Amino acid sequence: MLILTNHDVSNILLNLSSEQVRQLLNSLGKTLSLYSKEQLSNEPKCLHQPHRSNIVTKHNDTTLVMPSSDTTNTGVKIVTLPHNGSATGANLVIEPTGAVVGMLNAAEVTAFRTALTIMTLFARVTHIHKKNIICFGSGRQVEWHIRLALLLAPTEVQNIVILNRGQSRLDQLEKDAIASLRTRYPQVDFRLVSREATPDFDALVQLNLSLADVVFCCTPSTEPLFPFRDLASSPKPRFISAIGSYKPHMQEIDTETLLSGGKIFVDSKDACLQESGELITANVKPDQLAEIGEFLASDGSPGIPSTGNIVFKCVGMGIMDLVISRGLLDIADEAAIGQTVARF
Ligand SMILES: NC(=O)C1=CN([C@@H]2O[C@H](COP(=O)(O)OP(=O)(O)OC[C@H]3O[C@@H](n4cnc5c(N)ncnc54)[C@H](OP(=O)(O)O)[C@@H]3O)[C@@H](O)[C@H]2O)C=CC1
Repeated sequence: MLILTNHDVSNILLNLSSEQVRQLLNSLGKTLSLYSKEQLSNEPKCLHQPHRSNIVTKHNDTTLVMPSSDTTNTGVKIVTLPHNGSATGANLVIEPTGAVVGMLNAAEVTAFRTALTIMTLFARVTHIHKKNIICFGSGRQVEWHIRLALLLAPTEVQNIVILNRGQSRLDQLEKDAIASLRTRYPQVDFRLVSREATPDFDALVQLNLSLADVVFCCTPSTEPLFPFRDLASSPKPRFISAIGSYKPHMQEIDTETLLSGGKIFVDSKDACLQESGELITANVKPDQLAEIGEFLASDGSPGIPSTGNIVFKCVGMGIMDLVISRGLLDIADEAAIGQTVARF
């Protein structure tokens, strides 16, 4: 069995070829389709989703325990979401026999699999330009949204604006990731702007939202990051995703933005109706939602409007960690990355 540290996982993820990313995207899409198919069927369910246990730790952080299975691989993710900082924990993958395939540090996998889930739709939306991207946040999630958008739409993206409350995390992001992306994608203009260091921040947000084709929201905000009127002042079809708010009291986009497309795309209807502050605030009903797995299974246009905004809300499921963890363990095995230990 293989043990992958966070360093090993980052090493693999940062060196993925476009082809490998597309393979992982396909595997993720197939698994999400399987999940959605099961939700619609009356047959007994084999995928144990989107169940999760929330444990409040003695430091008042949340530890999530997320079991999942695609019936070939079974896994469990145990991860703590600290008040400040990225998710930390481990993903375990076992075979149908019970043999352990491996264990991975979950931090980077979590950010990657969430961004990749957003990309399952981003990559298929053709009526929306991808020239101007605006991101809210400055953590691992933002970094992976940007990396994957550039990998999947390298000739379309021209401007990326990253907006954050504080300056220090932006400085870190510039140093850790954006500096090398500037060299790798010289045609792309990257701007990192914080509220803390920018006196006219709100005006700048307004201007960039009016230009934006794509809006990635990646913060645990408890109130909308921008008002819908900032988008409405310059109407055009946009791709808007929100992955940061994962509890009922959290909200990254307001109700008007949420409802500004046709149906709202979600990773899981059940999970989003229970957990997404945006959906709960807007009192959204199941028939206003389109599950991404249903759309991907149809492999084409049904369910996707050819005009207007595409809004995608994702709260995350263990099945995403499982399929990506298995894929990464296979890549690691082939590339002799990680530590092999005897199965117990
Ligand atoms: N949907 C899913 O499947 C998953 C979602 N998540 C969630 O995604 C979000 C981003 O994750 P990650 O990048 O790892 O997180 P980080 O903690 O690394 O980054 C969070 C970012 O959000 C900003 N932020 C924090 N609070 C607020 C607020 N109240 N208003 C506006 N901005 C705020 C922080 O700004 P500053 O630098 O100023 O502090 C920081 O830039 C988190 O909420 C996380 O829980 C995580 C895993 C999976």
